[in-house]
Amino acid sequence: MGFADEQRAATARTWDAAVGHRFVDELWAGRVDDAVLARYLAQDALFLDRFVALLGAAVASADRTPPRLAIARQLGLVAGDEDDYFGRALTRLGVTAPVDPLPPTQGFLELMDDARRSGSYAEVLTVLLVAEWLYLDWASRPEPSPRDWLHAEWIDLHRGSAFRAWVELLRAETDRVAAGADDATRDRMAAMFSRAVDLELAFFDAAYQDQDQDQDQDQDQD
Ligand SMILES: Cc1ncc(C[n+]2csc(CCO)c2C)c(N)n1
Repeated sequence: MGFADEQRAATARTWDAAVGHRFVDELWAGRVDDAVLARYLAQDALFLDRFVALLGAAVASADRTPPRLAIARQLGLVAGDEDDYFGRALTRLGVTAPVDPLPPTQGFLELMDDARRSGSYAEVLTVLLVAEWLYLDWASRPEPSPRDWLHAEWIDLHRGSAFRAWVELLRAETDRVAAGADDATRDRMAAMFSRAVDLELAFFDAAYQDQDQDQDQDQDQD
């Protein structure tokens, strides 16, 4: 088993909880509440900005030309199609002003900053891999698409042969780099992998936490 599959197995409980999250069920059923989707997408817009920066770090730190070019092409796609969906979705949901990051978003921003500042291709790849692979996983259910473009397009952005090939590239690169890395680097990669999986689950949870109510009632209960 390669490094990526090992880490996927080591984090299986949290990974599966994220992939099977209520948000994913409701998205597939076309029944996610507009307020929940608005909260999620407003946070994801913050996430996406830093993700593009992280892709830039991968372009800069890749140790071979073919993956550097593949990552650069993906960077262009994310800056195009995905940004277009965000614009239309946030407009329809009435989200106009930028929001402050909730704790899981803040955690992700810090994780992406840590990986980017390390300048280590191994660490950058690991964070990219989790973010893309976990999304491919939940978006590849063999179920009919929801009817509303707001839900269907968010699924379609994370599935299909091109997206699968991109995740395969990240996985192959992660396995290759881990195989040639020293133990300390591999340990840092494993720590980043599990931190990222925890944050993916928390990110979905946060979409269901109404901040106004939380402030009155249950600050920091967990
Ligand atoms: C919290 C969170 N984690 C992962 C992704 C997935 N993702 C981030 S950018 C991108 C575009 C394709 O490269 C994809 C699929 C997300 N959107 N939000």
